Amino acid sequence: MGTVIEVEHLAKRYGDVQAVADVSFEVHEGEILGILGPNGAGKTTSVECVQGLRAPDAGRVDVLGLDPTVHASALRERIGAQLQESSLPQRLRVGEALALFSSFQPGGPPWRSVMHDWGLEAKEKAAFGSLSGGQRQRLLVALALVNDPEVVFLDEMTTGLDPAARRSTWELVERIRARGTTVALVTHFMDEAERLCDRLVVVAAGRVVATGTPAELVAAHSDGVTVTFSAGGADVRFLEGLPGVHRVEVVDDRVLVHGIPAVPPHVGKALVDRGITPDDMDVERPSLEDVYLRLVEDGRS
Ligand SMILES: Nc1ncnc2c1ncn2[C@@H]1O[C@H](COP(=O)(O)OP(=O)(O)OP(=O)(O)O)[C@@H](O)[C@H]1O
Repeated sequence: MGTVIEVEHLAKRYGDVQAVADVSFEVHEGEILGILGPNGAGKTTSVECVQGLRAPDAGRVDVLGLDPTVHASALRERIGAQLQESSLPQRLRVGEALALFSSFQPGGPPWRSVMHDWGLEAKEKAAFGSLSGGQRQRLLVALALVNDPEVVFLDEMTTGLDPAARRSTWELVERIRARGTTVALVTHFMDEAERLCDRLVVVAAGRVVATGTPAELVAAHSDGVTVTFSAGGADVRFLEGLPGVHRVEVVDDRVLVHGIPAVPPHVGKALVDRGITPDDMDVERPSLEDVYLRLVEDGRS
């Protein structure tokens, strides 16, 4: 799989604010890369540098083999970017917006087919301001795709949407990837990152603090799992000797076995072998959110 975006040691300052201190990441062809980080971490600034909308102070950016600081207009023909809602006039009609955007960016599919693809035909004559949140998102995604881009940048696209509209927006993103378009997605939502993204880059205070698939991040940056059960007063100290067990605690007759992710089957077998068969065994695994919060906290200090 090729690399479509390479960012190396990107830095960008606005006056006294070091918005991006040292950001490096890659985006592979055909993947959905999620960029996560708290408010002010430097995500938007990084993505704007990648798109050629801002000039970095330092570092190297390569997008589809082009340097965005030199080839911004050539790049614009090959990438798509989701606009902010506030950038469209409320009275602009859906059909007008699509016709206008595709006239600026010739070479893509006919705008009516984009309108059809994204289920906006019934709204062709509707003003942007009259659309629901989900319909607006759909239009903004469609507008980002009128030039049939190879890479599309989406920024906080589900903020303020109801659960059903969020899910249908996720389906839109999956459809974009299914067409072969690479997606770079800035998000604050862990469920969105987990559900949609092949890989994640976590940014805190202008630096990348972790990169990997959601599962890799959880495995690499957590203490592992905790197996809990009631032992009815049985002596369970033998569990301390099992492979991968870090610690065994008994709290109010409830046993807590902390260890690596592969510990639960060993605990189950060892208990059964000794005739202990608790019927309330649970395994608690840290969530992506737990790991993210820890990474971001460490990244700030
Ligand atoms: N045009 C600008 N002029 C001055 N400072 C800016 C400008 N744009 C961003 N900043 C500052 O740079 C830092 C990084 O902002 P940026 O928007 O890149 O972060 P972000 O991670 O996208 O945040 P959010 O999640 O809140 O959108 C912040 O401290 C912000 O106030």
